[in-house]
Amino acid sequence: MSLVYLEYDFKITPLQPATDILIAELGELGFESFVENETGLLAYILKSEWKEDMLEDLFVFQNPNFEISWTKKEIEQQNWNAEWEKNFHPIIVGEKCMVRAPFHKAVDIDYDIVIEPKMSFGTGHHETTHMMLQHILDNDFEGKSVLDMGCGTGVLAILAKKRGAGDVEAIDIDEWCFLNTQENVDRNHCSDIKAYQGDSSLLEGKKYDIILANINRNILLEDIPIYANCLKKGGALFLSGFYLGDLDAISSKCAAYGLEFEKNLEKNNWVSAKYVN
Ligand SMILES: C[S@@+](CC[C@H](N)C(=O)[O-])C[C@H]1O[C@@H](n2cnc3c(N)ncnc32)[C@H](O)[C@@H]1O
Repeated sequence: MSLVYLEYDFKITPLQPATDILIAELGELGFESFVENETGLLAYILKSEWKEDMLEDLFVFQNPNFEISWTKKEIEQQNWNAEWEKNFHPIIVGEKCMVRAPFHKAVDIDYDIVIEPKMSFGTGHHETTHMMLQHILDNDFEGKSVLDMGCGTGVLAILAKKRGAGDVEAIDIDEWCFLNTQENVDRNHCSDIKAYQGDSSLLEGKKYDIILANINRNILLEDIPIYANCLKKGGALFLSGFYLGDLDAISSKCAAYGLEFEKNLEKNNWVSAKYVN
């Protein structure tokens, strides 16, 4: 049986930062794929999982500086990869790491990561992924045990492994992402990364030197106590997927569970923060 998706065609004025905010907010509602174009954004969600009145509460529609209108149509599952291939350009992080597609030419760089995201998040183009990759470049991963929570394409786990990490585990609640991570770890010759489908309930009794979690504000606030419990003494927690305005709430929650704020990176109002115990 083929899946039926809704394709929303959003017309957006001005394009930025409204498009980025819309992508982030729709991602939280379960939209699975996005294609930016000259007039705005195409966004896709599984019809059976969607209630349209959820759009009304989005911040981006309430901001008087943005004008957004949309049309929608039903489509059968499409070749997401073809859409993505038209729109994906390689990105370089910290002059040391390139994230590219298999059809892009390799360059001489310390960390060359090849990703086919299909329906998963994590090409490095989004600010949050970019900053998490930057943290991985800036910190010592040699021999460390690492968890990539909400792994998407697995891009963070792959860079951690390439930076010398020991045992690396990657977890995503979404089956597509879990399968996509498995493909991408093989593609990058990091097959000893273990990928699982699930959520923080899989973490009972686990301990890691480093936890990476780029998810969203609400999931992070819920799961910080579990991450704190899974972090070895002297460990580090890197969080992203939230806005600057949420940094205090995230840091207070971390502090309540013995995790001290060390530093944060910022890009277009998005934040990625490091905590230590
Ligand atoms: C913003 S993406 C991050 C992907 C990738 N790690 C990156 O940095 O680009 C968040 C991912 O978290 C997953 N996710 C959402 N809620 C989750 C949960 N409760 N537990 C585990 N994964 C979750 C989503 O399926 C999605 O792939």
